[in-house]
Amino acid sequence: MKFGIEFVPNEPITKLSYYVKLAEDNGFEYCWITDHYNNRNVYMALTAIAAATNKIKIGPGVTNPYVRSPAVTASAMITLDEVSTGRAVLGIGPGDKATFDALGIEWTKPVSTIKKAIADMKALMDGERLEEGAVLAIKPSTKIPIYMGAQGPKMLETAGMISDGVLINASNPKDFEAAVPLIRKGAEAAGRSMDEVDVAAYACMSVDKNADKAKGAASPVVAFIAAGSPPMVLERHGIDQEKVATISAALKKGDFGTAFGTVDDTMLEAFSLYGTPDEVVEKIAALGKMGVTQIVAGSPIGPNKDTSIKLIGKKVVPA
Ligand SMILES: C[C@H](OP(=O)(O)OC[C@@H](O)[C@@H](O)[C@@H](O)Cn1c2nc(=O)[nH]c(=O)c-2cc2ccc(O)cc21)C(=O)N[C@@H](CCC(=O)N[C@@H](CCC(=O)O)C(=O)O)C(=O)O
Repeated sequence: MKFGIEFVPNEPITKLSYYVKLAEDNGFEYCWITDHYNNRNVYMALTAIAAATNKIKIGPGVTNPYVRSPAVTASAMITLDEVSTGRAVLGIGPGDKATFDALGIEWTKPVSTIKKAIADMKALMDGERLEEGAVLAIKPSTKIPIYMGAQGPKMLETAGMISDGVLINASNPKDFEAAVPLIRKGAEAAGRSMDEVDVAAYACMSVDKNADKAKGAASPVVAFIAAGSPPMVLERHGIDQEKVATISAALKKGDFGTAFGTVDDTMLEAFSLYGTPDEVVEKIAALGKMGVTQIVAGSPIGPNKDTSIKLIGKKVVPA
């Protein structure tokens, strides 16, 4: 099992670089930086992180083909490959409607758009010229792996067909029971084997020696995940939809006490990997049985990031 870690660039980049270096020193192999227009710029964050580290693979987790053209993303990735001496990895997904509405960007045909974007980036990084005329003056030192952020069935199948890995926002074996066959279907349709696709559980993780403290830190993130999950996912996990409606309403009003207080154990099991190191090791083993090959420790990581990164490095990664 590979281990990655996710950071949202909503803290000073110096702090982010410190955390990524700490993760590198504790055995994490991948660092994924989220890409939302309202946070710090993902590529500037990654450049600083490249300077602060020397082994961990780094990249956007995930960007999208709407806010930057594939040629601009390819150029940024080749530059990241150079400044990180060959450690760049690309995570790209369809983005979300709310973001594009706020930016006044038309969000059309996400599956076709992602397919074309990835094909164009592969061609550009191979030094080819696109139909539209775009061609790059630079090339990467190595083949840059392209992962897709995906949840929906068509997106998962597409990821199986064309990507080196899939970053799935999920923490529970039931989600992978549904997702892995779709990825496999896409891989087989493209004449590929599943071994060529790194299946990553991009999970809300919260690890602490004290299980209750780990649970307390996970609840706020789980509240947002529950509120944003489609009914099909809530049913899959047997989650009380009345409670989710209460959470959504409370979040809208900014009543975080009610929202976080309404999160129950079913939601926590469904949408997070939380608990003591031993408990989390068991949950990761269950994900491995479902075909997961990378665990990405996503927010909050634990009640105290420093302590939890070290604890995961000592007790979870080597297990
Ligand atoms: C578009 C959407 O795909 P999805 O995979 O479910 O999208 C949900 C998320 O993956 C997507 O919003 C990501 O960008 C969210 N996301 C992030 N989004 C961000 O903006 N920033 C991030 O940093 C970020 C990180 C991230 C990490 C992991 C992860 O899994 C997702 C992440 C969907 O609805 N897909 C459906 C429908 C597809 C569809 O729209 N089909 C159309 C058109 C078909 C065509 O395009 O040809 C149709 O049927 O008409 C499906 O896959 O079946």
